[in-house]
Amino acid sequence: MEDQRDMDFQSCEIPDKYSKELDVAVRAVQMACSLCQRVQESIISKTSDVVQSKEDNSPVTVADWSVQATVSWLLSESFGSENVSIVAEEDVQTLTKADSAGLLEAIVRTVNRCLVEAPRFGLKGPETGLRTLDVLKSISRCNSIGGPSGRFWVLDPVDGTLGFVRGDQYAVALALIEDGEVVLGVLGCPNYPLKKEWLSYQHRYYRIVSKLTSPTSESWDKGFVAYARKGSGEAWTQPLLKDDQVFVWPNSAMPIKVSSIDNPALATFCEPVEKANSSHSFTAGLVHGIGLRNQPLRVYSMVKYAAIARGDAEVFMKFARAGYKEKIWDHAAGVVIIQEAGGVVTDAGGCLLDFSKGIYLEGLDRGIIACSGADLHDKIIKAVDASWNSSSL
Ligand SMILES: Nc1ncnc2c1ncn2[C@@H]1O[C@H](COP(=O)(O)OS(=O)(=O)O)[C@@H](OP(=O)(O)O)[C@H]1O
Ligand SMILES: [Mg+2]
Ligand SMILES: [Mg+2]
Ligand SMILES: [Mg+2]
Repeated sequence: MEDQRDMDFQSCEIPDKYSKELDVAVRAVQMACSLCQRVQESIISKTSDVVQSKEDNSPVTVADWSVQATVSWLLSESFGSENVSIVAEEDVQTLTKADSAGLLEAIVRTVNRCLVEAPRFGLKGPETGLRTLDVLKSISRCNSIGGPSGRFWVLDPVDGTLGFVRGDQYAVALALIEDGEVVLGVLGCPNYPLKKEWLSYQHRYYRIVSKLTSPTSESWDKGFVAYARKGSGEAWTQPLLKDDQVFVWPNSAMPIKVSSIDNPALATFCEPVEKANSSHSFTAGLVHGIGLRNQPLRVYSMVKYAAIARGDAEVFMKFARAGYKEKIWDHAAGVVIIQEAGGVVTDAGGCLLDFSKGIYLEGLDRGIIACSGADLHDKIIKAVDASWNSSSL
């Protein structure tokens, strides 16, 4: 009898593992989404100059640094800074240059504007506003380099920054890795439209929606936070918290599942918008060979992972140019959410992505293939093999 109770307790314990981490991560991503929405509105209305260029010419904004500072601060506050190790995309180099005072001021303002709302999201905020030094510390504390052992968070504060500055799709991605395995993933997708057909309205999305509807109408509703815990067999989305609401877990969460379509002729395939990030010509050849008939859905950011997880598309492929090394923060959260929603994510050799080798997905074979089901996935892997040698990648 005693043994049976022990066993019941143990089997109950497994699903609850990481529940505090998930709870805090979802609330922190909810807050980050609301921060991003405010900054994106100010970019679109051009009331401020918040976009900078990084050394590789990719964009970075007040939102990227502000989300990194905010999430880092919230995680440290919730779990104790000595217990929190974070791998994240941004650093403070640009911000400490003499001509960055205005930018840094905007970031401190944005972070404090966000943290003051922490109690509404059920988290503790700072007693007084963070000072510039506190904000810089929070950003630069995200200096973990990952690896095979122990526990660390992985944060892409704004994924798809190009989409973000263009008023289009972007994501906030937070994952927890333990001993090389992604154990939970949270993906905030603030512009994900209520009607999936609108996902393909690149650039024009805001303008189209605002012309068709008033901001108070139901169809203006957009955005969610998706999340999953490894091994739970469940993935969820919950709506973004509105300005007048108080967060109550699980905030009207709904389970999500991948699509059941396994006929390539009916499947929708998504890929990055920029040709520089993934070869459109290689995938065009593949798509033809497999019999995928629908036009590719080109969407910025890890929103593509969310689209597969919630059954709005069936395939996501990314084939970066030779020599480009994929970073773990661009994939960790999305991979676990698709897997728990019932999908399959591997490299082009059929191996699981390896998150245990530091900040890069070392050893990645050619590209990334995410599918709603094993049959489609198998067909694509075979087609990649068949056409790889004749490609120029
Ligand atoms: N050359 C190259 N090749 C492949 N990937 C690259 C490359 N350069 C950047 N990146 C990373 O791509 C992230 C954006 O990926 P997306 O799928 O959103 O691409 S796209 O913007 O839709 O084209 C983007 O993430 P963010 O920087 O967070 O936006 C980068 O990490
Ligand atoms: Mg990214
Ligand atoms: Mg980013
Ligand atoms: Mg970037």
